[in-house]
Amino acid sequence: MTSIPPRETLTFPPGPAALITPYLPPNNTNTTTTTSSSTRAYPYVTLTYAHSLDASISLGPGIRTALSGPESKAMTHFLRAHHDAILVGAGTAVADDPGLNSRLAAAVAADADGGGGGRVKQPRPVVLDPRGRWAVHAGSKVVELAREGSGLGPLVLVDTGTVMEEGRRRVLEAVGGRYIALEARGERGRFEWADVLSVLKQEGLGSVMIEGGGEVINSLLAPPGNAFVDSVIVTIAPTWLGQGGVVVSPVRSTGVDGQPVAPARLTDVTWCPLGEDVVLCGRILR
Ligand SMILES: NC(=O)c1ccc[n+]([C@@H]2O[C@H](COP(=O)([O-])OP(=O)(O)OC[C@H]3O[C@@H](n4cnc5c(N)ncnc54)[C@H](O)[C@@H]3O)[C@@H](O)[C@H]2O)c1
Ligand SMILES: Nc1nc(=O)c(N)c(NC[C@H](O)[C@H](O)[C@H](O)COP(=O)(O)O)[nH]1
Repeated sequence: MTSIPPRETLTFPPGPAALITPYLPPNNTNTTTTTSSSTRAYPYVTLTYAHSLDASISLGPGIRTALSGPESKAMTHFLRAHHDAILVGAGTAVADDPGLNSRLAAAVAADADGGGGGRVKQPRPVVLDPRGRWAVHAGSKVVELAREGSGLGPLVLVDTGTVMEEGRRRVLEAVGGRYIALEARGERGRFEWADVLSVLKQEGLGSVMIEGGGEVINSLLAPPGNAFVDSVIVTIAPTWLGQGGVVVSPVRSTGVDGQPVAPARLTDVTWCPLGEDVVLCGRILR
């Protein structure tokens, strides 16, 4: 029998955790003892990502780029452990081969004891992949982690008209994930956010942490997507990535007077230095 090497575990100190906690889903919907989010029409949505001083989240489309330092990386895993689901677009799944689990020590401990006792559990990975671009296979990191019990099998949302290969379907189902067909009735063959969030709600997921990438983030920072966002947590890394990066810059709309309207502004803001990074938490001003 092959033994699985121990994975890195992370800890997030109580001081910064106390600053971030007000922006988490109410009563931490991802514990085994609460049902607080059951009356909401949609899951609680936390939009979170890391960007450079020139607002890039990666050096270019398809290039995995580490921006977070160790302290803010631990914060990301703290966030993951406090949400029911973690969502990325197909571009991120293809570029990063992400694990989409929490390596927070408490989440790892919960895996080991079956997640009992009201402690945090692993988030359910969700990938938006209307055209079936993500060639998930047995060696995909998220699948490996689910197989070894360090994460959950992903739900992959595909357009109703997309026929998925049987091999990929089996890979997902073997680890408790699956394809979910959803009509991509938005512009350019995209899902409407209301539809995506309704599916997650039907799956019993009361909160979702949305990590990216560029297209997903930009569509959630401008109307109509921003109406679904409950909190925003941005890690700002002290570096510039230069021209050609994947930039966070949502589209502007035009007001009735023909003048440009800024897409969004944060309110109820907290700044939290973490190592060499700074983390900005806020809520979209309505
Ligand atoms: N720094 C960070 O925090 C961070 C986080 C995530 C990704 N990234 C980086 O971002 C880059 C990828 O960004 P991107 O913009 O190419 O990819 P993305 O992850 O936003 O994926 C875009 C794809 O996702 C799907 N998609 C997105 N919104 C959808 C919707 N509403 N309905 C249906 N499908 C939808 C489509 O297939 C689309 O082509 C990579 O380089 C990755 O490393 C960085
Ligand atoms: N917070 C954050 N800091 C970064 O520097 C960075 N590159 C990402 N990127 C988010 C994106 O969702 C990645 O795909 C996952 O971070 C992959 O990492 P995992 O294998 O899941 O740990 N996120």
